[in-house]
Amino acid sequence: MAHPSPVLALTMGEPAGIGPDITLAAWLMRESRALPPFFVTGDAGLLRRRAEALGLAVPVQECTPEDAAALFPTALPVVSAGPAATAAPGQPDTTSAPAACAAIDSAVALVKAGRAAAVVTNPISKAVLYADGFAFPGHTEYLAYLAASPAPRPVMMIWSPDLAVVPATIHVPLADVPRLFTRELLIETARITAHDLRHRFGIKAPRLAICGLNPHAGEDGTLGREDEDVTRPAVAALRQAGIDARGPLPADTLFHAAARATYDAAIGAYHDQVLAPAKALAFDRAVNVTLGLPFIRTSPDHGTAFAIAGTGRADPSSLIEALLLARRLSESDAARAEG
Ligand SMILES: NC(=O)C1=CN([C@@H]2O[C@H](COP(=O)(O)OP(=O)(O)OC[C@H]3O[C@@H](n4cnc5c(N)ncnc54)[C@H](O)[C@@H]3O)[C@@H](O)[C@H]2O)C=CC1
Ligand SMILES: NCC(=O)COP(=O)(O)O
Repeated sequence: MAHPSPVLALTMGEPAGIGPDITLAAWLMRESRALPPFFVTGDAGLLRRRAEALGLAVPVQECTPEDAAALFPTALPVVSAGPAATAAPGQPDTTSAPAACAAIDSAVALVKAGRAAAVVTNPISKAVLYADGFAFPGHTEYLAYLAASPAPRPVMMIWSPDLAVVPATIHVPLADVPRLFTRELLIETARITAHDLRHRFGIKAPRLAICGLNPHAGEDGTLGREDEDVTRPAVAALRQAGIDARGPLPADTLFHAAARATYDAAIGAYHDQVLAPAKALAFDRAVNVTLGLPFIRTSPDHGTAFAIAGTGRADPSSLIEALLLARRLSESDAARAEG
């Protein structure tokens, strides 16, 4: 990969959602929050219409990635990603799917080419994309597909200074979790998490807390066998490999302040087991980071919030944290690459 540019590539996201609103709001806070320069991949027309609807004085200007950093202080730079996005705020429309996908494709291609430092994604509507035949559960899996062939295993982490959590299974039906929750999956997820916490987040010896799948971590196998047959041997293998992992730990008592102080990331069996506490604690500050990719990807922790799109009520805080974290992690990658 060429030496990366310091500018971040921010995808437009779902056109009918709050992505455009929070992007405009974040740009307006670029000085007060000392934001790194970023450009949007997508449709400049969508951002101009949303700025007008919201009464925001944001000049939106199309440019090349190379011109974006110089433009950023005076205008919101947009690198056109092809298809126009016509959906109105709060009214999702499956015709938006190609534009939303093109924005992701473009951001990834530019980062892989060294023309942007990291990918930051605005929320997409999974339903809109699925209706158009999108074959991936979400960004996390799609980004892994775009990253390399064969695709690396992507790991979802929701990170805030208060709590970092990782679901081992991600976007799967709850009924499938016991079948998909295997030793191999847990070990690989934990290895990738430990690796990225060490190398990207600068934590020398990451401490991982591994949740049990069952209530009370299975109560010695009497409340479900998975924690004896999957979690416990996976933790033993991780410890053998020199990773500071503990578990299976009961998930219900793992998220109070004293427990949180004992680990750097909690790995859970499934999405809601660990994302619910993370969002309860820090909905406006948490950032979704994809680990295991050859490039940095961050995102706000929330979704499209259709009900408030175009109303001016969308809070840009999580996007701002995603932009700040993308800069921090990409600087750490760049420093490591320079040796
Ligand atoms: N990274 C991504 O692309 C993500 C996409 N989604 C997608 O978003 C869609 C909607 O998902 P929901 O479960 O309804 O979650 P959501 O996060 O969009 O909304 C949940 C609640 O939080 C509020 N909210 C969300 N973000 C906010 C903000 N920045 N400021 C103020 N209030 C905010 C909403 O108004 C709603 O009351 C789904 O299609 C889902 O798949 C959800 C999470 C992440
Ligand atoms: N709940 C988090 C989420 O759905 C984010 O998914 P992704 O689109 O970032 O893979």
